[in-house]
Amino acid sequence: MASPSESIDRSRLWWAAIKLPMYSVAVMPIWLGTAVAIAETGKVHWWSFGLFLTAAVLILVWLNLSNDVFDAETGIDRHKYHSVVNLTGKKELIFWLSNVCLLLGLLGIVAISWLQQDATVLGLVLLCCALGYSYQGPPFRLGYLGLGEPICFICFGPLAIAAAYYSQVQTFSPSIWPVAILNGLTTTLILFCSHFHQVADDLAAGKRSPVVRLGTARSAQLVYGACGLFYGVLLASVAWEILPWPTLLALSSLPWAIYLCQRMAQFHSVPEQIKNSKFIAVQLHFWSSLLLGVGYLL
Ligand SMILES: C/C(=C\COP(=O)(O)OP(=O)(O)O)CCC[C@H](C)CCC[C@H](C)CCCC(C)C
Ligand SMILES: O=C(O)C1=CC(=O)c2ccccc2C1=O
Repeated sequence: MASPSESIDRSRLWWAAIKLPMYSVAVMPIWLGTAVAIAETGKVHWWSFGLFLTAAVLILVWLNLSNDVFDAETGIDRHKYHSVVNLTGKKELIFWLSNVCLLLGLLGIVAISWLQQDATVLGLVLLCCALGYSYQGPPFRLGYLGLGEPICFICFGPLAIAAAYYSQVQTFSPSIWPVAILNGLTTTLILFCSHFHQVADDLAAGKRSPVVRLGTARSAQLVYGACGLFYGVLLASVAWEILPWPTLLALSSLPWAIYLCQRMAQFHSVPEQIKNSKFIAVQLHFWSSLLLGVGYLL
């Protein structure tokens, strides 16, 4: 029988494996695309909203479970004790569980397309899933070449937000671009920050993440650049009246950006100190995207 301290350690590992806060990356594009649609039409299709939210969460479960399966195959996760595959020792089972989540998620999207009698949303989400697979699955494993960040930006920015907007109004509009760029930027920052503490394991497994390529010091400067770009795009879009002025509420996320930049600058090469930095980036993403949407609705 496991001792009390062993079971506390195990529940900590399971909590780290589930990564609950990370699921805001699935929720926010749907929230933002829907908020822009409501601001423009004054209407909301609750069925589409609910189905899309549920589907996006299921697709993210697939992405994360299958990531653990594929990373177990390359050996890159051998020190990742909170990998679901390492915790259960059941790679096959996790693989099939991940596929069931993908299937259920896609069924939700099929239901939206059926309600709309239009396959556009399904096409956009299938493209996201194909790109998500190419990030981690064989034979592509584009993340190992350092291509995860552009893929992440395209999927969680323009593609997901266009799909969410289309699921409400059944048309496209250039008005989604600022929120697509802003949400894409902060989601990509999460992925970028997740690489800092993994440099040694990534190098050993031949994964050339952007942080491996640039080195941790220059990568930490890039975090400042990305945050500067985020607030620059926000201010410029409001100044040019592309975004409504209440979206300036998103400036309230600034303390998280400052905290993230300072922590990365100070500890970029100390894995133990920055292993949770991606969750600081998650806070920045959550508050900025939530408040951008609120700003649209005010
Ligand atoms: C699984 C992801 C990152 C984990 O990467 P890594 O292997 O370095 O981390 P571990 O240390 O935890 O093993 C995220 C990858 C994101 C990917 C580039 C793009 C995914 C696109 C999604 C399918 C889009 C879903 C959109 C939805 C809202 C409809
Ligand atoms: O586990 C992770 O590091 C990430 C999981 C995930 O689903 C995600 C989604 C979008 C951007 C980054 C990330 C991760 O970093």
